[in-house]
Amino acid sequence: MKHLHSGKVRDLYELPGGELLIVARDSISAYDHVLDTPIPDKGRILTQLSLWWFERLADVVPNHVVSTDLPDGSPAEWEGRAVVVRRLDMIPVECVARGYLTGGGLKDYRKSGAVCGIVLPEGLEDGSRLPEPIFTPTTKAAVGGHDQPMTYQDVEQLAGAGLASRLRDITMEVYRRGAELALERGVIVADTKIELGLREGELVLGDEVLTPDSSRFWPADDWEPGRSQKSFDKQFVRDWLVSPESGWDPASGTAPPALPAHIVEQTRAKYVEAYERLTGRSWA
Ligand SMILES: N#Cc1c(N)ncnc1-c1cnn(Cc2cccc(F)c2)c1
Repeated sequence: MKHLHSGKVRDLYELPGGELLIVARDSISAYDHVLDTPIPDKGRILTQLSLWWFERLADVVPNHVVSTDLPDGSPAEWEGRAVVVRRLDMIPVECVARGYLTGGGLKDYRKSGAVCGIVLPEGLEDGSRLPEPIFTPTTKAAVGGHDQPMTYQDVEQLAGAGLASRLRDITMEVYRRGAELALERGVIVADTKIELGLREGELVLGDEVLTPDSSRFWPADDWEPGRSQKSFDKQFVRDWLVSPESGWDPASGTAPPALPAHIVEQTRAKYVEAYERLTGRSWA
């Protein structure tokens, strides 16, 4: 099969029949670096979690999944972390919904009191829950660049008013359903990013959905506005990388060091925990 694109933690291939194959790697990224040390089973766990969400959201929006059968000629190690998907005409908008304020949205809010043109109440802090979730689309940055915020009017100009409205409605409903279910199971979904494409004039959910890579997952029992929240899955890695033990400085611009085995194991366990809590299924 033909290799089309490599993302930070996933690769995209073209199959002979014209469909695409998304392969999730066991890579993890932190501080804008893809780490050298893989987290065993991360690719499989996040692929299976995304498939579970695609099924649960099928009444909201159709999805691009065709099959999880490995195409002939695929490496056996791809089993469970490769998905055959329909080729869509992807809409060049990162469709983001935020229920909590942090990251780039917080930065924009502190500068202008608004995010993507949406004025927010005063007094919000890092991690504040928003009065209502908001649609905060961004452009798809080029490799190594950062996504730029878009106003809703920008989306209308790019996709037309009708499509823009559908993009927003679908994004907000996917977020609402995901955040509600996750919170019942002790996980805050602070924000999530989905990608939508067109197939025969119909909007179809692409990419991955409601995984810790496409969304910010926070442990609900640790939530405290006014400071940066702990990441459900990446906190052990983040803390170790800035600890004296690692000897690394994020500001140095150098590549981070390899992770010690105990950090890898604790991080793998968090992915298993996220899968089991959300789906109610045992990972074993
Ligand atoms: N999903 C999907 C998809 C589709 N169903 N049809 C056409 N294009 C795409 C598509 C193009 N880029 N990406 C991002 C991406 C995802 C996964 C791995 C990567 F390397 C890069 C998605």
